[in-house]
Amino acid sequence: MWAKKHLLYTGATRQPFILSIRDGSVDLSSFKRWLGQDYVFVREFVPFVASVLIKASKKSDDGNDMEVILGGLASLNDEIAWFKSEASKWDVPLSNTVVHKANQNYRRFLENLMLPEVDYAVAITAFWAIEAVYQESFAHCLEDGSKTPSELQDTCQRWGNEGFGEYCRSLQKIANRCLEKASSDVLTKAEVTFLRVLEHEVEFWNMSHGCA
Ligand SMILES: Cc1ncc(CNC=O)c(N)n1
Repeated sequence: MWAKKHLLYTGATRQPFILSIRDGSVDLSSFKRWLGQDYVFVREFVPFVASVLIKASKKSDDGNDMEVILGGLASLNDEIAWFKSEASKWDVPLSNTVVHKANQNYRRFLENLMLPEVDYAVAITAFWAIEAVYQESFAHCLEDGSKTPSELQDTCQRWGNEGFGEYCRSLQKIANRCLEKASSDVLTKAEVTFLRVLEHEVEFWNMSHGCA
């Protein structure tokens, strides 16, 4: 299981689309496709994060969880504004976007995780994994030796910056604390959910990169 997780995690954070940004060979039409689709995704991600906040307010025994999740929601507010300005810069129309299959599947997955019967430990694990994949992927494009085009630096900074890394570590701590106390049934569900997140992230990158 660990080997599979590791393999998938590397697959999700070192996917060809990300590697093409890092080595400067990225096809700008792929980038634009990603931008339009990710805006749609993020608008669905907000209610998911709100559902995690509700679970935290009911289940969490640690006063700090709410602040961390609320901080995530606040930064999504900035992020939506950023998507709008970035899209106008790149001439990507945001209304009437045809939502790709991979995006639809991912959104359906999030909708299921919003259900009240989904355990807080499972939901927060998914939340952490979703954020961590972006953090690790884009931070990779900012490392020494990367040849990320200057016009994509801002995108990579958005998720690859140190503050976002710190936020992901806070989410990881919350998830770990919940999983330590979880029943084996919940633990299994959290593991499966984690793997599903990685699969959806890979499919999302593939959709951006390919011509599907
Ligand atoms: C497909 C996907 N996964 C994760 C993120 C990062 N979270 C919020 O922005 C994202 N924007 N898009």
